[in-house]
Amino acid sequence: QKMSRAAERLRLLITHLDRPPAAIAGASSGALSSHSTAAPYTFGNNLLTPEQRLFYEENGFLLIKNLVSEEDIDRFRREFERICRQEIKVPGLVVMRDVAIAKSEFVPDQKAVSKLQDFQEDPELFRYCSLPEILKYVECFIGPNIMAMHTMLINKPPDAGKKTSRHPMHQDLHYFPFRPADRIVCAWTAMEKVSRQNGCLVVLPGSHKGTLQEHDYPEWEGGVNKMYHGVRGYDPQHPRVHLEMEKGDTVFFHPLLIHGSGMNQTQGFRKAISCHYASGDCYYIDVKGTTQENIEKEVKEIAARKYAVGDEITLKDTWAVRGRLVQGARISM
Ligand SMILES: CCCCCCCCCCCCCCCCC(=O)SCCNC(=O)CCNC(=O)[C@H](O)C(C)(C)COP(=O)(O)OP(=O)(O)OC[C@H]1O[C@@H](n2cnc3c(N)ncnc32)[C@H](O)[C@@H]1OP(=O)(O)O
Ligand SMILES: Nc1ncnc2c1ncn2[C@@H]1O[C@H](COP(=O)(O)OP(=O)(O)OP(=O)(O)O)[C@@H](O)[C@H]1O
Ligand SMILES: O=C(O)CCC(=O)C(=O)O
Ligand SMILES: [Fe+2]
Ligand SMILES: [Mg+2]
Repeated sequence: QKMSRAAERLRLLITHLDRPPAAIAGASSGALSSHSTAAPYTFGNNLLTPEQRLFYEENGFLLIKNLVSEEDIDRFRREFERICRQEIKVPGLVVMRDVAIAKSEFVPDQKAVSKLQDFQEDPELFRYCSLPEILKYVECFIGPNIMAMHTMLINKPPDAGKKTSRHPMHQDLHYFPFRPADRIVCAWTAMEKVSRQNGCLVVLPGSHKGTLQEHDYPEWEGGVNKMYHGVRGYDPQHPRVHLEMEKGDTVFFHPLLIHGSGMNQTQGFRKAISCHYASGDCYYIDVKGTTQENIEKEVKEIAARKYAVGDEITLKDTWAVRGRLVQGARISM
């Protein structure tokens, strides 16, 4: 087959990548082998330009401007508002309020929902996870078998004065008992303009090439939200990139990329919608004896309290029930 000009340029670009192939041992899919060893984080399927592909390989994220329509975002926002007004009840949905508000006696019933998690049973919000314009990019990172594993609508509140609206620097893989990491990607779409002022995402470019680090609660004076673990020994001097985005812009990022978000210094609630996707060919791991034991313990405690289930529930079970196939085949997830 004749190599296109773009492919030829990519071949030249990736000659400069010296990284060994990603650890994909144990994975069962033939799809995985279509990755080139020099570009282990992406698939060459002619959607990404060589520059975009190289950018993700080197930095662990890729920002696509204006990907989701205003109309869709306005629909997601209206559905979010219906949920806040408790007009509908969604099975499995976790509604989180900021710790500064949850623990306050003075603002008891404010509709300050800081995050919705697990909206897979809400057809309107879940539409986000099946949008063709999102999936075609997801496929470039994890291949054609696509599971939506984790869904969130983040409504970062105006900071109540204790800096609790911050999200500490972390790697999302800390929460996931499935592998390989390179077959997982997050899509995060700004539902309005996000800036440094209202607490945009902050990323450490290239950190996806490292390994999963130990996570713990950061020692923050004003308190920290439940399950907001941060990388232990985070170095605030490390070069960071602030991802300022417009409504509809979408960033795709690797689950080992170290990222967080700053505090919201405006009076508005900063909104974003996101989904973590994993390949249907991924497999579950037992996190016993790993750095992920601490998060497994917390998730089990919450599951026990919410659903009155016992210790026989594993971290794997809590994910297997949440995952939904959105494209291709569910092989081992
Ligand atoms: C099928 C089983 C599913 C099990 C679901 C478990 C959730 C799994 C989460 C997986 C996370 C994956 C994430 C990957 C990406 C990275 C991240 O997003 S990291 C951040 C993740 N954080 C969370 O997911 C937080 C999840 N939040 C919750 O589970 C709940 O909001 C809650 C904190 C457990 C509180 O819910 P609820 O029990 O309904 O609330 P209350 O009854 O009002 O309060 C009980 C108790 O908790 C205190 N509290 C409330 N909110 C917070 C908070 N934000 N931070 C700290 N503490 C909080 C509240 O004050 C009460 O305490 P008290 O001492 O008993 O008074
Ligand atoms: N000790 C820490 N451990 C882990 N993460 C931290 C720590 N301190 C700050 N962060 C994280 O770093 C990121 C940037 O936060 P921060 O609000 O300090 O700065 P900023 O908003 O980027 O910059 P500025 O406030 O100067 O505009 C956030 O994700 C924040 O949660
Ligand atoms: O602040 C945000 O919107 C992103 C938070 C985040 O990284 C996460 O929930 O995993
Ligand atoms: Fe995250
Ligand atoms: Mg800040």
